[in-house]
Amino acid sequence: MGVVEKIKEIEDEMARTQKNKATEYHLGLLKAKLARYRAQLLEPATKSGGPGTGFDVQKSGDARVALIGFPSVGKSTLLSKCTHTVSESASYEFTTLTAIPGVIEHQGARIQLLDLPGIVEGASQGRGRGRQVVSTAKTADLIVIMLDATKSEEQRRLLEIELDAVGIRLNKRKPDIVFKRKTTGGITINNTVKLTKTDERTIRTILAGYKLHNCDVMIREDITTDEFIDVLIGNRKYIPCLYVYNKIDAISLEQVAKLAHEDHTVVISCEMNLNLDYLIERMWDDLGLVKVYTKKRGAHPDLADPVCLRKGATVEGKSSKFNPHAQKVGLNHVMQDEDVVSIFTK
Ligand SMILES: Nc1nc2c(ncn2[C@@H]2O[C@H](COP(=O)(O)OP(=O)(O)OP(=O)(O)O)[C@@H](O)[C@H]2O)c(=O)[nH]1
Ligand SMILES: [K+]
Ligand SMILES: [Mg+2]
Repeated sequence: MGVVEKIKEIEDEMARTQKNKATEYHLGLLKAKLARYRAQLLEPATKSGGPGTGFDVQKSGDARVALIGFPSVGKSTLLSKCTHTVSESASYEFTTLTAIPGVIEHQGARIQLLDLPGIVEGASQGRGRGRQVVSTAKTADLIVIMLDATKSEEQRRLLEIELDAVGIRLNKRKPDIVFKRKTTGGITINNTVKLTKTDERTIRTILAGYKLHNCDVMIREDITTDEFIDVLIGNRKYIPCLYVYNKIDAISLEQVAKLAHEDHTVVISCEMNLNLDYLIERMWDDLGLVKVYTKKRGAHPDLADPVCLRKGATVEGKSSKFNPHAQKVGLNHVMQDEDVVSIFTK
């Protein structure tokens, strides 16, 4: 039996199994198995690539944004509107057959926007070009899930399932679990908070499923079984995501208002040029970019030419936050937006 069939079998069994206290650890075991098979499916057998690798487009600029969506939601139209690159758009599905990079210039930052082929349900299992598309999504600093505002709400969940299946976790941070392998001593599990969504028995079952008999586990938040498996497997990607509903020109104002109120969501119309500047602002925010001006000693900073950094970047310099009297800070100073820095060497 191939891996795909095995996965199907486990998924069927999980669907048949009622969720309750008695079946909890059996389901945990099935989940762990499922994750293992999916990993097998996704990591190409040969190092030289195969369907598990993304498109061969060089990363460029300060950050990469990948456009993920079903066919004909308007991904290419968006690229053509926001960048100087033209990507063919048409009313038939699968117009775009490869990755097309464009550059958004905003506040001194160069953001690479990647137009990608549309994906269909089952993309992560290797249907069509889907595997390549979802693998490329893994390389992004921000994923834009583009949706057609005129279509059903279901599309959003289906896309999330495809990305989840390749190990992408959207708008989540890595669960606070410390996991240490040992050679002897058995398994020690400690938690600093009460666990309400999983329990020690389930965790032990999963560890046994991975043939891990000696390790220390420290759990510092109220995790689910899935989150535990994620940390155990270790190659998950935690990527911010913006849900972008396009074609709002074709729905009622009431519907627009409803969509616009959802979390991590922006509503736009590429055709009518509605809200595109706001979308770019939101991308900038979610990428956590900050712009920093550099200046030579005794000179004014060049405000036309900021340097872009990711939030959390540190450098020795002066922070505008401490104005009016600029201050000398250490190398570990976390850069704030609009900081002005000069580097002093001894
Ligand atoms: N009504 C409306 N139509 C739009 C809008 N944006 C794009 N379209 C239309 O939607 C169709 C598909 O646009 P594309 O840009 O080719 O969509 P895509 O997502 O790149 O499609 P694939 O590459 O095939 O996956 C085209 O006929 C566009 O003119 C919009 O804001 N409103
Ligand atoms: K299209
Ligand atoms: Mg396209």
